[in-house]
Amino acid sequence: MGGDMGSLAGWQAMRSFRRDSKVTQRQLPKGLVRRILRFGARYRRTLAIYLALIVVSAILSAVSPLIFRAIIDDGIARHNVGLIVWLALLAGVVAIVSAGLMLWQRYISARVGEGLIYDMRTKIFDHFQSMPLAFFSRTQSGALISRVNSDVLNAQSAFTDTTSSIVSNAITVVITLGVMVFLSWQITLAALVLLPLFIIPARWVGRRIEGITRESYNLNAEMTNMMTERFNVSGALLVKLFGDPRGESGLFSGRAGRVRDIGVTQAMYTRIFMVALLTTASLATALAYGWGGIEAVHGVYPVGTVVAITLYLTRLYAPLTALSNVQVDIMTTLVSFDRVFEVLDLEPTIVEDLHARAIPRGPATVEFSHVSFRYPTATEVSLASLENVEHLEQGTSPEILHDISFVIEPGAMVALVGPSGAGKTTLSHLVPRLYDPESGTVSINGVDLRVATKDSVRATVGVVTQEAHLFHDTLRANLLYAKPDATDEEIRHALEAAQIAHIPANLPDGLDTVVGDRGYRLSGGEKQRVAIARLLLKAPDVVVLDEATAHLDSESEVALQLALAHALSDRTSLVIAHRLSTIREADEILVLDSGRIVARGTHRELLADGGLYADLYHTQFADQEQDLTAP
Ligand SMILES: Nc1ncnc2c1ncn2[C@@H]1O[C@H](COP(=O)(O)OP(=O)(O)OP(=O)(O)O)[C@@H](O)[C@H]1O
Repeated sequence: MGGDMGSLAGWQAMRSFRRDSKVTQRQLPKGLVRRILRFGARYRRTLAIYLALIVVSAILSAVSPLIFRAIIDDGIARHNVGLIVWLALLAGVVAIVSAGLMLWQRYISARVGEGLIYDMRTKIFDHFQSMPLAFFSRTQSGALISRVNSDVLNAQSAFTDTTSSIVSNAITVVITLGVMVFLSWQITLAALVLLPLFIIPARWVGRRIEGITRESYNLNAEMTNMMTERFNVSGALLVKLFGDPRGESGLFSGRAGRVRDIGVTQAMYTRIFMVALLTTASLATALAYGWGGIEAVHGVYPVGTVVAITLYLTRLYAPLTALSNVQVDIMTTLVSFDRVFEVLDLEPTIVEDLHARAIPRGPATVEFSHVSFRYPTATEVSLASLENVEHLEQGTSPEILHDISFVIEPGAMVALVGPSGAGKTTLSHLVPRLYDPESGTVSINGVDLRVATKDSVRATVGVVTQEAHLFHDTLRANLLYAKPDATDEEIRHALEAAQIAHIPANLPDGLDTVVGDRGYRLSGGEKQRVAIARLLLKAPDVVVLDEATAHLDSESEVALQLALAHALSDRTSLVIAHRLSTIREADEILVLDSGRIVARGTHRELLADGGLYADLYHTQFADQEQDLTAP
């Protein structure tokens, strides 16, 4: 039992020595500790029980050597068989109670630990969901996922492990040293002299282990990156077309080989550490037996006392070693929590106003009034640690839209045209409030989007993007994403209107076929029509459409146009137009150039005016003229 506790503490010490000691140089925000305590406040009672259990276990494990001492000195030496039996039974009971306490302790620590993980995960997930689109376009998704996964785990394990190991080690050391000094302060002192002999080399080995552990993390991360980049369709294609298989293989085997070598070195260092720990404890035991034995022969100490001291010695070294590195443990915990808190502290820039009101449903007027816009800077929406950079780029971002004003009357269609980079997509993103304007207002039915409820914006505005994204899920689930309570009848109607009523019949499991990137591949045109069906189910009053640029065959083209006609009919719409048929039908065309509206009017008016629109018409749209006039 004592040996088990000793080796457990030995492993804890080992793990602690592997941690990055550089954390101790980190500057941490004020009040972090108080915040962690507040975060864990829900578990205050459970934690109190947990700490009490640790104390009781430590005391119990300190009792058994005293019992053995009594067996030897009072039982064996005085031939008192009855006492021996009683004390042996007592030692057995102590062992069983300790075992029970250990299980109970683990149960509680697991409950607190898993509870903390749950709290932090759900908090971060919800928080990320409330972040604006700008946040996702800046940060790496891998970095976000690792915040939800590994940082949370690190924070939790550092929290429960560190608290329990500090408390139990400190108590063990205090009790053990106390009893040892009481038994013989001379032998205790002599045994402690050996401690620095171990701690100093242990620190040296610890630093080595820390270094190679970090290197192996980096190498593993590089290997993972290399694989994720190559083991997908586009990466694999690039390698097949341009890559040199021998070079690729060499690169990979180089890294894997270094990981292998590091693994061997790491194993040896770890073993050296543990062996040194055990050897020092054994040497101290030998010393205690040697000196204590002589003293016992001379009658200075009873034999039992000498035995008890040596038993205590074995359980002293590992906790002392662990405590010698406690500063790194505490800092690791604080830093992990800091990483969790720093993402929770990111302010969502698009929030619902306290007095937000719903946009009235029904035929909608969309109005842009003197809207200027610039994309948020990195410092406004993101964190350096989420973008894998040391410092976020400073400075302001350029203004992309300048003084944009226009009105779309209920049921009307406004088309946006303009050269690439003019700001069409940016402008269209302001309608569903993916961003807020820098100045001016965007309003629907007279409600400024800044004071509209988020739910009503989501319900009022429907968007069909160029690249329709489908989740890796069934066709039905993808459609229901827009309206979870839609009936089969409604789904059928939507599919019909979107001109894809035939698709489920051609799929192996009908509506329940998994589609999306890894599922059944729909063609680009079909995908966009699924997106239109999704939009039709949602039945928004305002539609924002980014027309596909891809040229479809004439049959799909007709189907798409029919689907769009359904989607747009009687709805107010803003369309980034790439098709001649669309701009011809538009009630008004806005010509955008470098973020300004440079001309507006109908197709005929604008064409007659000449200028940028006429140029665009000749470069982008004129060649579609034959398609349209063709029978
Ligand atoms: N997330 C972003 N952060 C910062 N700048 C951006 C972002 N997205 C676009 N921009 C910039 O805004 C400007 C307008 O881009 P936008 O995509 O709106 O143009 P566009 O007219 O839709 O072009 P295209 O027809 O090529 O899609 C460009 O200069 C672009 O670099």
